[in-house]
Amino acid sequence: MGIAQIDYNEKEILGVLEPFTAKPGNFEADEQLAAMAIVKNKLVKLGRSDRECDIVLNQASVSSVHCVFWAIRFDDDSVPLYYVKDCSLNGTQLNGMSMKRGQTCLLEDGDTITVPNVAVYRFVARIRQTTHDLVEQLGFRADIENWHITSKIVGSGTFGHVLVANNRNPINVTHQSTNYAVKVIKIKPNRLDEEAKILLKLSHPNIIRVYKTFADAGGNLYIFQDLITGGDLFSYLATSDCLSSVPETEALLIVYQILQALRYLHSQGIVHRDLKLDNILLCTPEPCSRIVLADFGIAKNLSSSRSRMHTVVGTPEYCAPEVGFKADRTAYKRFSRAASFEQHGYDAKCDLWSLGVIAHILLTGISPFYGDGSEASVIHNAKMGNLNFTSSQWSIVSNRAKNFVRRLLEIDVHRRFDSSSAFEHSWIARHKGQLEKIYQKRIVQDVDITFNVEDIDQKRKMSDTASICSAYETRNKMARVQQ
Ligand SMILES: Nc1ncnc2c1ncn2[C@@H]1O[C@H](COP(=O)(O)OP(=O)(O)OP(=O)(O)O)[C@@H](O)[C@H]1O
Repeated sequence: MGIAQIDYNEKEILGVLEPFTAKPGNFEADEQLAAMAIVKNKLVKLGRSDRECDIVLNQASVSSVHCVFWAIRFDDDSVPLYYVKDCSLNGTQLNGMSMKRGQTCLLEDGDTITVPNVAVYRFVARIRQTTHDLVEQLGFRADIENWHITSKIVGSGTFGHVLVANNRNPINVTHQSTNYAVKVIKIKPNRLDEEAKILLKLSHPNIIRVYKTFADAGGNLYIFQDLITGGDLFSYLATSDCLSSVPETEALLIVYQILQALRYLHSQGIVHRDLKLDNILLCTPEPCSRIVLADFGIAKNLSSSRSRMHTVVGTPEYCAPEVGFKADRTAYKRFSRAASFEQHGYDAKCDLWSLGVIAHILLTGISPFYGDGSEASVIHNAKMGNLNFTSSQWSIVSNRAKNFVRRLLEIDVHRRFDSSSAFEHSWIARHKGQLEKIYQKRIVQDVDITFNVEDIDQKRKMSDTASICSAYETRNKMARVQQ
């Protein structure tokens, strides 16, 4: 059977959809139709519309876009995660079981996807998981109450691994069950984990939703959360050797959602402090997707402490100058609380600077203070605050967007927008009506479709905060590194 998208290099193909013919009680490969390749960063759409779809099924019961497929690969060494999302009126089945309308499910090698009474496809994974006892190798527990942790890695960071998890108590047994993610980190030696505590009290469409936390005796903290299926913004923008920009309207909708999350967070007294492309997740890798802030590993709850922060944390490329990163690491090591010597600490506006860096990248593909790429030059350039809007990438960007970026990347903290006043800038304010409409229709509804709110509240109530305390007593001495 041939593959329709012959212009793909074989190495780029991560998975294949093979057409099958339904025979009574069986399926048979359909030699008449070509198979369809799934490659990184590209949706494969199946449906009736020949304008929009890669696989066209011209029958009345098929929706214009009926279902979509994609693969997310965290990095070149990792095994991709494959997904199918139902977008239809009449339903899609995965292995004979109906998907909920709008639901996204993980695909496994050999799964069948059925458009009832019309067509059957079989999914073949080109890169497969070889280690099945990864959870054991990492020293994690595979089962925690109703939760089961799989060996599928979603992503990894400095502090831990994120794996796919399942909940064995699906409320609705007639439909495909939902997949979750679990982030496993080592607990800090001298206090309860801030990330878990902060996340458990938050509830917002643009902030990662946590259901349960659990700490084992070995000092592992498990944070069970939604699996966000579209990958992170870094992977979304990454081409082979650089980052690409997105159209201004798409950038506006992403920035608008991040601002919604920041306004909520700051109103709760919480500062993220590590806003960057890698920590912004997409529900689907396409324009207008709901985006979700993740990784609250160095977030700070100001309501439980003083209103200013002094610890130098974050990622230099996205970090506001007042946070106090030192270009000279030796000097920084000797005066690790440099910010408090140099200035008077910093506040929630550090998140707005990071948003400025993100907006700059979204609009141009360029990181504003990157310089020669060394940490020293990034820190130096940010402290100078020199912005260059003359490069060719800016030529197609509106003056309003440029001015918005300038007002976020403002060295003088008093003049920099906060998370409420940024909404009043004309780049956002003049599209307020449309943005709000799209936000309600696509973003807020997406949360309602994907999750059963009562189910969520139930699980949150059961969250095992007590277990965090017990593990705190028995913790080992592995510290989470703070800059
Ligand atoms: N809930 C989730 N759903 C899908 N992907 C996720 C989820 N949480 C994290 N990821 C992926 O895993 C990666 C690492 O997760 P995370 O940033 O939380 O770990 P970390 O150890 O705190 O990372 P860092 O080194 O950036 O501090 C993210 O960049 C993202 O791609």
